[in-house]
Amino acid sequence: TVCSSKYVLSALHPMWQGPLVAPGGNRQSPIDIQVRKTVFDPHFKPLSPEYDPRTCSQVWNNGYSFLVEYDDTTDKSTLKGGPLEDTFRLCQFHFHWGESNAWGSEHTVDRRLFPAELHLVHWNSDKYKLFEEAVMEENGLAVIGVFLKIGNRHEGLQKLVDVLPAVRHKDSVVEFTRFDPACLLPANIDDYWSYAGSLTTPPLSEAVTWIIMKQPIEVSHDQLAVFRSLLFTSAEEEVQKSMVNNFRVQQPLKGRTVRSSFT
Ligand SMILES: NCCOCCOCCNC(=O)c1ccc(S(N)(=O)=O)cc1
Ligand SMILES: [Zn+2]
Repeated sequence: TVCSSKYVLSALHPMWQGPLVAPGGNRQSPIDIQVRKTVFDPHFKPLSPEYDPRTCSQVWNNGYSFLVEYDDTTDKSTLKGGPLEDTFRLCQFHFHWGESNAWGSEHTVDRRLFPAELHLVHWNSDKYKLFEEAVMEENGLAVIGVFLKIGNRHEGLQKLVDVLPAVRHKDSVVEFTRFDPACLLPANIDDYWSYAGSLTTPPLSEAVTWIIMKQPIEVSHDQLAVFRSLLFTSAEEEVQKSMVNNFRVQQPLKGRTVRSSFT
């Protein structure tokens, strides 16, 4: 069948189901950040992530990425400041990556692609009681995006890389504790871009204040190769599919302004 333009299935998304552009969506993610069109916002406060490594609980393969989950039943691991008015609670982080180092990130900077992108997902615990509630509201979520580039081995990431073989298949879980996600943030967290967007996987909820770090972190080629050893498929399925290219195609800006914390 001939797909209508709105629902063109990119070859890079064999696993993608559902619309690539949410019908009626005017604040979809990811986007290209055109630096010369960003607007400096002098009112941004310093970003203050305060993460307690003891809230780290497990790693699981959800068939799209691997998620490092945090206990979000209390305000022990939070994000405040920057563009945010409220306190946001960390619930999980995950990555998106390509089959080669030439692509993999969801956001781009002046069309520059990175081999991977980290997302630290938080929800507004001042206004809502549960993530599931917050995900339905336009001020419900805050996601920090950090680009990954190939370079030196990332010693903090290695602890996570070492357990990935235990979650090779979809729906596999492994206990994972005492991991401080702050070690995955770049040295400089004062320079970032922020815009109003959405989840980049279903339900594509337009609930996200995105905070994209200007400075990437470095990981080694071998560390990223372990990401690519994961599978989209569960242990029972006959045909195993490598978990690669788990990024969404970029979405129209629809008049949105991307603000910057720096000039
Ligand atoms: N499935 C219908 C009800 O959905 C309830 C909430 O959906 C939770 C599942 N999705 C997520 O939590 C979720 C979180 C972050 C991102 S991303 N890649 O935008 O950071 C994408 C998805
Ligand atoms: Zn993501």
